[in-house]
Amino acid sequence: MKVLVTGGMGYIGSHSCIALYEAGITPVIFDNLVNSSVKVLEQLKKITGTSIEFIEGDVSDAVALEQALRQTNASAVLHFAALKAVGESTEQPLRYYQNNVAATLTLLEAMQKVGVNKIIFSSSATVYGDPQYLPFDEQHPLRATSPYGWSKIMAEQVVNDLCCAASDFLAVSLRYFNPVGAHPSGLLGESPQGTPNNLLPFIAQTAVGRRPFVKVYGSDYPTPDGSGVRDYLHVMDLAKGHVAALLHHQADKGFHTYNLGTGQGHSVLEVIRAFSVSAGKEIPFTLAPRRAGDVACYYADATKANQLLGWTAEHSLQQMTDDTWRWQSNYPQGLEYSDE
Ligand SMILES: NC(=O)c1ccc[n+]([C@@H]2O[C@H](COP(=O)([O-])OP(=O)(O)OC[C@H]3O[C@@H](n4cnc5c(N)ncnc54)[C@H](O)[C@@H]3O)[C@@H](O)[C@H]2O)c1
Ligand SMILES: O=c1ccn([C@@H]2O[C@H](COP(=O)(O)OP(=O)(O)O[C@H]3O[C@H](CO)[C@H](O)[C@H](O)[C@H]3O)[C@@H](O)[C@H]2O)c(=O)[nH]1
Repeated sequence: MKVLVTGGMGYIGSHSCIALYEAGITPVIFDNLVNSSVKVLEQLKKITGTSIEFIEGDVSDAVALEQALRQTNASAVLHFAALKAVGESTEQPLRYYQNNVAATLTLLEAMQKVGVNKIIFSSSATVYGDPQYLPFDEQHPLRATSPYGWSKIMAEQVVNDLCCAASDFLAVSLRYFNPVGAHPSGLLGESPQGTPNNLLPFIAQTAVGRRPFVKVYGSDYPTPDGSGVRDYLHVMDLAKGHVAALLHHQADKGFHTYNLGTGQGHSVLEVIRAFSVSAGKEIPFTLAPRRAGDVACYYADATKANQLLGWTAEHSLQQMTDDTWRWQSNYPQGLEYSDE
């Protein structure tokens, strides 16, 4: 089986290419490199021992997409390509809707034209907004708190509507909780451009000496230690969730949603402690005011994925921080600036 992986050079897409390859599925990457480096390909080759095919292109480009789908004879698309910075999305909403919603329409049209009728879509727990109850299950009402979040809700709706209209179309929307960690080889991980927005890359860059300290956003939340709680899951577990979704949904049609998380929450202070153990040093941090738009706590009910896909997140928080540290200490500046 061959699949087209949009955004396959990015953090989650590249790790998913490894899981696909290991499952005997051939990934072909389609990416415009807006938030990734071509060096990812060399790392993928070192890990898998094979050259993964790469097509440089933009998901907004219908012609390039149709050509890629025809040329590769893909039987499904894993659609990771998106912009993902929540804060930036509030400043540039149109860019986010264009890239995350309009480009998804272009992709779906190209798939229909070429006769590819299966998509695995990268969604996010951010679609649930402020918790009305916890843990979040897939029935929790959807309400985003940023244009990024709305772009995921809108794209899910578009895909859902297409499944209602086209009886031969299959879509699986995977709602990721907080993906962290790196490939255990230490050869591939997350290398954000500029100042990281997310907690783990910030801690990792602090541990490696690129930043003086971590700001803990909020110490007065109604959580056991006052800092925010999230459901962190290892990126390789997440990657395997895509394989499970692809293999489970073969002959059926329609729109399916799954939460991918561990079902367990960890606080910011717990994550910093686990990272200190991994790095064998104290991580300097300071308590800071709450970050605008953050909620105190959320975590997944992943029962549906456990039962229907046979998928469970297997890595502990300590494994997540160990793997992040291995990657960050091998490549302190990320791949972009490495000479290897
Ligand atoms: N990382 C997270 O915390 C998280 C959480 C929930 C959901 N997601 C979703 O998972 C997906 C992957 O996220 P990631 O963390 O790997 O992000 P990433 O930025 O590392 O990867 C996205 C990739 O898509 C590419 N891309 C973006 N727009 C494109 C376009 N128009 N055409 C072609 N390529 C394009 C980028 O160059 C990049 O390689 C995204 O859809 C994101 O919204 C991420
Ligand atoms: O420097 C930092 C960065 C983050 N945090 C805290 O760490 C926790 C996690 O924050 P992240 O920014 O890593 O992740 P979020 O939960 O805010 O959001 C992430 O996960 C969501 C899915 O659950 C969405 O996909 C979203 O796009 C993605 O950024 C929060 O309590 C946050 O306040 C800090 O204390 N200091």
